[in-house]
Amino acid sequence: MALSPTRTVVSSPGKVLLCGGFLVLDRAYTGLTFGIDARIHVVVNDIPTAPGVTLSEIIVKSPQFRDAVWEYSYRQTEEDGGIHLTQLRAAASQRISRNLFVEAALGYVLTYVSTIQPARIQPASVTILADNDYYSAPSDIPCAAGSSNPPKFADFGTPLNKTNKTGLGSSAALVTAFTAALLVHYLPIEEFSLSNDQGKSILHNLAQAAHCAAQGKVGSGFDVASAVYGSCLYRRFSPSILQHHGEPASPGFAKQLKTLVEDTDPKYKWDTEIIKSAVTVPKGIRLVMCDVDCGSETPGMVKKVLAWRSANYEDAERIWKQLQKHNEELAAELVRLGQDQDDNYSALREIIFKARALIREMSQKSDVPIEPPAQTKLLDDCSNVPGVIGGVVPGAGGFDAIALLIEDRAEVLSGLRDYLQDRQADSSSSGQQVGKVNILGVREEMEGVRIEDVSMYAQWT
Ligand SMILES: Nc1ncnc2c1ncn2[C@@H]1O[C@H](COP(=O)(O)OP(=O)(O)O)[C@@H](O)[C@H]1O
Ligand SMILES: C[C@@](O)(CCOP(=O)(O)OP(=O)(O)O)CC(=O)O
Repeated sequence: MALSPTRTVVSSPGKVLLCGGFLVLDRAYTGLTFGIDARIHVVVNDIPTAPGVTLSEIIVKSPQFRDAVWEYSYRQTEEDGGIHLTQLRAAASQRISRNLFVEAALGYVLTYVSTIQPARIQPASVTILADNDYYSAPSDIPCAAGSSNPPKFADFGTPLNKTNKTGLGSSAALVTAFTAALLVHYLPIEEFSLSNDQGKSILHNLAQAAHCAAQGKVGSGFDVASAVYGSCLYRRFSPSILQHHGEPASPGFAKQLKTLVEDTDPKYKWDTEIIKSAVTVPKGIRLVMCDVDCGSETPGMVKKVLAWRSANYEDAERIWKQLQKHNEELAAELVRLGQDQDDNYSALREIIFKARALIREMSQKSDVPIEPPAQTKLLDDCSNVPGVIGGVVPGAGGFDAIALLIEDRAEVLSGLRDYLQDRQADSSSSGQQVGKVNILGVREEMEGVRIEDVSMYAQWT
């Protein structure tokens, strides 16, 4: 008899790093990261087995995409290596397609659970459901029956790797929700709960480790932090923390992972700082994300910016320090506006302007298109739409997206939409680099990971 509930659903938000791109890679600086209301939901169901039948299988599906089923058998390894996964073929004729993020999250979370209660790992079926805004929808996406809108979880009709992402942090939200859902599903509430700080910290550490292993590099981790804690001021953990454990299934991995996740190694203590009270979007303002129809490669940009920084330490330090000051001012002004219930946004506008000038200096000096001229024009023009306070290139910048702060009124959004529609005609005739710009249906959200009502997901699993 399974002791855990038979079905668990957990969701995590996507992210937008409003300010602190590149700076946040260094612990001396911070990033202002917003959770957004596009979430990735993970549903876990027990797979019932007949008495006497032993099955050690986990099936993971992402039904919005073609060929998105990953089946694994699991077994406890010797020499404390934790849980070893073997990916299975759904049919003998099928090729195995790996999903590195699912694989890492599953291997790490099952190993952690096995250090607490190995017997509780029972066969399960896991369904991943992503809010539609994570991916650019094809124009012919089928509508929900009897409605003119696409369903809550659209069928994209293509394999995952052929679908364009909108840059909201799908892998971090996925790894976090996936890890949380399995922790909640397998562990008794006395051992793990998302409603206390200790549970959130275990989830954060485990999800950072799995995400970093899947990515094959240590980023700042702001995306995983947002997926766990929602909007916050973020100071990264020391990278060395994630560089001292072995590979999954290697001897001693289970103990190393438990020590890492529970933060019991005095030599490598987690030093992440999450300050939720430093971040707010006051009533009367909202965040708008616009997807720009061309992309940039974050890892290449990071390498080049950091190389310029090490070669030009003094100049870079001046820009980094000044930008950090403006970023702190921006966070403080948002908090002040909320506290004073003030609707005079001129100081906020000014701070955004000053921060952008430094981002352009960083961009020009490092020769990396963080805020390239075409994005400068787009941001300037959007900032002139009545009710738009200002905007930035979020995260690493480039041609991926812009993030705007606007007055939260329907006419401001429709004015912006009209401007962007007209501008599309302009841009194609004048041959500018920035193509079609779409307003995404997302806004900021303060809350991070959360348990969802299972009854809402019946039709999707
Ligand atoms: N809906 C989904 N179902 C399964 N895996 C997903 C889903 N969305 C994202 N992923 C995983 O995340 C990867 C994309 O991660 P990445 O390229 O880092 O994009 P992002 O910037 O959105 O995190 C995919 O290759 C896949 O492994
Ligand atoms: C440069 C960065 O500081 C911010 C990058 O933020 P993005 O939101 O651009 O990230 P991707 O989703 O990976 O494209 C790198 C980091 O902090 O890891």
